[in-house]
Amino acid sequence: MDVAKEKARLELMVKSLLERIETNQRIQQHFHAFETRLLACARLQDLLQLIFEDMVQHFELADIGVVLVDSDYTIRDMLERMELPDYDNRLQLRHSDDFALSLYSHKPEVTLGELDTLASTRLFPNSNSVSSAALLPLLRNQQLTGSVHFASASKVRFSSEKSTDFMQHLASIMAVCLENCLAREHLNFQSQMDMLTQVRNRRSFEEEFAKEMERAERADDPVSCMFIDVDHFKKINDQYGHQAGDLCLKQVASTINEQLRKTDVLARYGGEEFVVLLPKCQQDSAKVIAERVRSAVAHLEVVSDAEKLMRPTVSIGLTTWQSVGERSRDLIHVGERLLNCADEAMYQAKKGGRDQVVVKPFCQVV
Ligand SMILES: Nc1nc2c(ncn2[C@@H]2O[C@H](COP(=O)(O)OP(=O)(O)OP(=O)(O)O)[C@@H](O)[C@H]2O)c(=O)[nH]1
Repeated sequence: MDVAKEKARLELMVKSLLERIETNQRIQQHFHAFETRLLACARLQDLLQLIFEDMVQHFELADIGVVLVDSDYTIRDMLERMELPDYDNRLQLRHSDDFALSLYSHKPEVTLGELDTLASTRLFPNSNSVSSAALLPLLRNQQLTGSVHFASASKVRFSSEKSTDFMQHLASIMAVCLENCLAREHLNFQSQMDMLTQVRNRRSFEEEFAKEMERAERADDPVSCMFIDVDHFKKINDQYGHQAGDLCLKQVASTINEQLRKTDVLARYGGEEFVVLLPKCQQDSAKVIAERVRSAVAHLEVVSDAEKLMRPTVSIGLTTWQSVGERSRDLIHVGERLLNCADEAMYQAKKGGRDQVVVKPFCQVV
């Protein structure tokens, strides 16, 4: 045996192995750096921004796409409520996991390869230069919860013979991060809602109210406020039972909601009392809306489980506050007065015979 030749061959082999180890270490550090950033995200909006904006740069991608399975539409409702951007349709929600499953022919595991035009337009509707892609399944407890897609303009970047270990790890981190952020956001959402009527609860209203008053004062915008109380609700309970009363409250709440804009804030303020905040709404327009709400409820027919017909009506008090350019020294007091004036107007509507709207001018002093 030629010892010198064998030594040279072995040295070459060791050198090549060391180079591979170094390359793998660099790739691992690159993935690890991004995974640390993903794990640090506590809010859904931060996580999505990181995925759709920073990830493309970090991994030098041509595009990125995310499909999430949203069987009960909770993600859709949450994104709508949070008014998050649609990231140019790069985030797709699917009612079932059929679409995500169809991407993985055998079992859901990282898949690399060239993309035909059809698949490319389905996965990356905004990019026309995708040559290869990596499909990363998002799995929790063996269940497919979504799929992440990396696009490259290069044919060889995601060629099928390449190793997928790092991507597999990244996919599992992304699945956990998305699940955590969605669960946290959902919990936060639930804590702001009234369980029976599925409109905001009083605590959440008060937070929104304080924010809106500050915003309106800065912008010199008007704010209108309605107090809405269901008439003779005790009678409804007494006559048809508490469960029928609950059903009535639910339907009154959703009827009120249907008459409002997305930016209006509706909350259940107490038992059978609701409050609505109408930002940037002058008194004249607010009066039209209040009358529309009153009329919609008056036309409502609620049928109880025992097939009894209930026809609820509401009394509405309305007040509008207009900031007059100077900054108020006590915005909390102004807010309290706005609510009190609307409440007083609502009591006048009760006294006046119910099923009516009463408008009361805003007065700062009691
Ligand atoms: N079913 C049901 N009833 C509720 C709920 N919260 C409060 N109530 C009832 O709402 C009724 C409110 O009655 P009152 O405050 O006397 O007012 P009202 O009968 O609506 O009469 P007016 O407001 O004067 O028109 C009470 O009987 C409460 O028990 C609820 O969540 N579900």
